[in-house]
Amino acid sequence: MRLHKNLCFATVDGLLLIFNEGHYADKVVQQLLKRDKRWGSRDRGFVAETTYDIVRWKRLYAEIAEVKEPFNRDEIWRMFAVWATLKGITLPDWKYFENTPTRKIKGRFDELSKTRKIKESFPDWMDALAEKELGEKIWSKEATALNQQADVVLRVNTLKTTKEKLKEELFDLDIETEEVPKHVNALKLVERANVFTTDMFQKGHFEVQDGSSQLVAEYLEVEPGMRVVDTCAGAGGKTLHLASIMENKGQIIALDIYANKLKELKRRAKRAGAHNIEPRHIDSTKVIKKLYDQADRVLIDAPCSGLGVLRRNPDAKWKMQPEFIEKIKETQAEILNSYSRMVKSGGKLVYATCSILPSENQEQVAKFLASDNGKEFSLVKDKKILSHQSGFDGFYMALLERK
Ligand SMILES: C[S@@+](CC[C@H](N)C(=O)[O-])C[C@H]1O[C@@H](n2cnc3c(N)ncnc32)[C@H](O)[C@@H]1O
Repeated sequence: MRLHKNLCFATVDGLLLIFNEGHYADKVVQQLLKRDKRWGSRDRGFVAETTYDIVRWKRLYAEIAEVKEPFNRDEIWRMFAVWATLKGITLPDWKYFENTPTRKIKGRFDELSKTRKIKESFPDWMDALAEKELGEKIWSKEATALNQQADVVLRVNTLKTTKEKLKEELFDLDIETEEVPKHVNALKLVERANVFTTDMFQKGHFEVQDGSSQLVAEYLEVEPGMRVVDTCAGAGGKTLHLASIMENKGQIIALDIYANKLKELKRRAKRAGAHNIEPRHIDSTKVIKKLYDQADRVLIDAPCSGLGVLRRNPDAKWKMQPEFIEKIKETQAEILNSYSRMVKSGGKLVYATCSILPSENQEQVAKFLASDNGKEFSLVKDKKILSHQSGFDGFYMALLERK
């Protein structure tokens, strides 16, 4: 691989914003990709992937380069040189790479790789917490998996097309996909491609949604005609899936505390041809209480640490604080306690997170089941998905039934 100056400059500019100014990596990459219209898909891929790689392995690269935060531009170039050296890329004779100690970099990599939290680049607290909750063996494998680049997975919108038809249409655009065992409506891209510009996306024939996330709506056992409440609907990833399983029949009430997310949900629902979704902004507890005992099915896709989705959101490793996880666990418990009351007698509830921590998952459910409101429920089944076992995001889902 040959390095191109303008692409490397863009990457370094982006990293300065992410590391020093606290900007979100996905937003920064989005902006960077608009920088030069002449860039082709390879150039864009280089900027995006290199930026994400250096964010992912910030700790390791910084220790090898012997630089400390806040990084100045020269120090980011040193980390860049470490990235390139470890990738086996020959460094060009630019001034930024003068005196790069290639052999020392390799030696330090071997030495530092003996310590997991440095090798896999996790903050001390996060590594210790995950090890405590998952055990050393599992966490070591999961930490490696969470540093891999995630595949692009599509969810076929069966309100508009079929998996076979979409596969063919994408193939005609040179986008090859493959089916995913046990994921009924999923197609995985064989090679990365920008699918958002395709006609099929604009017409709502598919959404980009990870394989694990696609299992959540199915877990709720919804049927056409039911009354379903999606209590933490956000921009509607799972809501749209519920609508397609329900064939647009029945009612889905989509709740969230952020009105702007529901606005985005409305836009996506229109594109997907999902007509049975009613977004309701939670602006007071009345919105919740009105729904008590009303729903056949309730989905709680709870706010969480997001430790299962670090593959696509690596800067969360550096932005998150342990206090946030403690606080979010309190919110999860409150939400479970209150929103479970929307389930009718005989109805079902799914509690899901994109976390791998038992304390946000099975332990929350166990605590709920032992509480006053929880005593009315029984656990039907649950599923713990780890990235190193599934190849998809880390997720948890539990199906409960109200007696
Ligand atoms: C995991 S995200 C939801 C993702 C969404 N279901 C999807 O599939 O695209 C959790 C959502 O919960 C919302 N949220 C946070 N606190 C909440 C609360 N107390 N009640 C309802 N929603 C809440 C957040 O705004 C966020 O959109």
